[in-house]
Amino acid sequence: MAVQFTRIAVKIGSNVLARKDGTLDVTRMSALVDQVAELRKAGVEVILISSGAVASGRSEIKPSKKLDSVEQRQLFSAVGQAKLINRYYELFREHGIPVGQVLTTKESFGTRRHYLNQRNCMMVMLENGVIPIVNENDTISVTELMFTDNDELSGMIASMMDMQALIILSNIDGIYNGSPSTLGTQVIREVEQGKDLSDYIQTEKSGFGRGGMLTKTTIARKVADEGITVIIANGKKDNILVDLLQHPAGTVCTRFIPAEGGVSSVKKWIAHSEGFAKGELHLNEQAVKVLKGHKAVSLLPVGVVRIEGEFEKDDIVKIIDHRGRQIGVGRIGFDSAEARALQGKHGQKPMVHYDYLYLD
Ligand SMILES: Nc1ncnc2c1ncn2[C@@H]1O[C@H](COP(=O)(O)OP(=O)(O)O)[C@@H](O)[C@H]1O
Ligand SMILES: N[C@@H](CCC(=O)OP(=O)(O)O)C(=O)O
Repeated sequence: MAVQFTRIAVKIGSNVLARKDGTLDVTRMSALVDQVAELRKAGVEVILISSGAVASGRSEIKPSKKLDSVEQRQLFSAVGQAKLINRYYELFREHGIPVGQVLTTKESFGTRRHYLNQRNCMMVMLENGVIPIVNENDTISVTELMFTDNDELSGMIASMMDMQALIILSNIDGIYNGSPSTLGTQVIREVEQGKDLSDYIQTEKSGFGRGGMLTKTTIARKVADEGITVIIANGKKDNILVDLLQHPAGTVCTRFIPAEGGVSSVKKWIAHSEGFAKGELHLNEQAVKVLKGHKAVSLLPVGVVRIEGEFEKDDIVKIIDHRGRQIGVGRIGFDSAEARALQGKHGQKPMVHYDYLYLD
């Protein structure tokens, strides 16, 4: 079988795996596992990011008293994740393919060391023929440091693992150019770089999903900007994964065209680290102009007019333009006291070196 990609991350949304009544759709799961097995035989390396813990736990347990939303999520995911991974394990075993569970939190992407630990873990799994099945650790990720949803997690994984493509499977054929339920709207087949889709996206979500189409679009754009093809397709359709790789032109989906030329590993980490920023560097107009120009340049202290927050050397900071808009993120070369002492000065070492600067 000739396939378009040989390293892919596949995100399976809650709605693909849950039936209308909230129970786990084992037939669908089994069909997806068969397809992954077929791709593996054709030499494709696969990482799965699978939602469905909360949805599959919900139908399993009837709480003895009324629970708040956090408690519900903790209880259902604790039970549901066990059920989910057990199913995957059994289904993949029929194909002789070992799988491993990776549960993570947003915080685990916060420091470079943790990031590399996770990366190494999944590398060694792949090298040994084990398919990583990733999900957020919903039992402990309950505060503001949660992923927006598993779309965000899948983007971080695809980026971290240098995948060629990220396939986001939902219960819809792709992004429609209007409300999907309105007659006459169609799937947008290709999204070029820089194309704004916000007018098309409705805030509605499907029954069990968390983030909706808006997070899918934001994440897809960011990941495609790093050189990775992103595809949004319908996981409920028979043979969808194999068709996407084998017959890309004839299979309905939304495809985000990737930027040319790769982005370094450390820049990819920085690009997805905005949530961990400890401070802000406010720039003057000239510095913004230079950074946005065609040449690769570092951010020098002379262009910084104000510094917010307390941070250590090597922490992540947001880069803010002269109009107060965020234009990127970077890893700072000084702690906040040193940085404040240097701001506005000529002839100093970069505040953010080009290698550690990611502009939107
Ligand atoms: N323009 C659009 N095109 C397609 N789907 C849209 C659009 N606007 C909103 N949606 C909604 O987004 C849903 C998919 O997102 P989500 O519920 O998060 O699914 P998942 O559980 O697969 O992550 C669709 O079922 C649809 O209701
Ligand atoms: N970690 C959660 C996933 C929630 C989530 O983001 O769902 P989805 O919007 O379907 O990707 C679970 O397994 O239930």
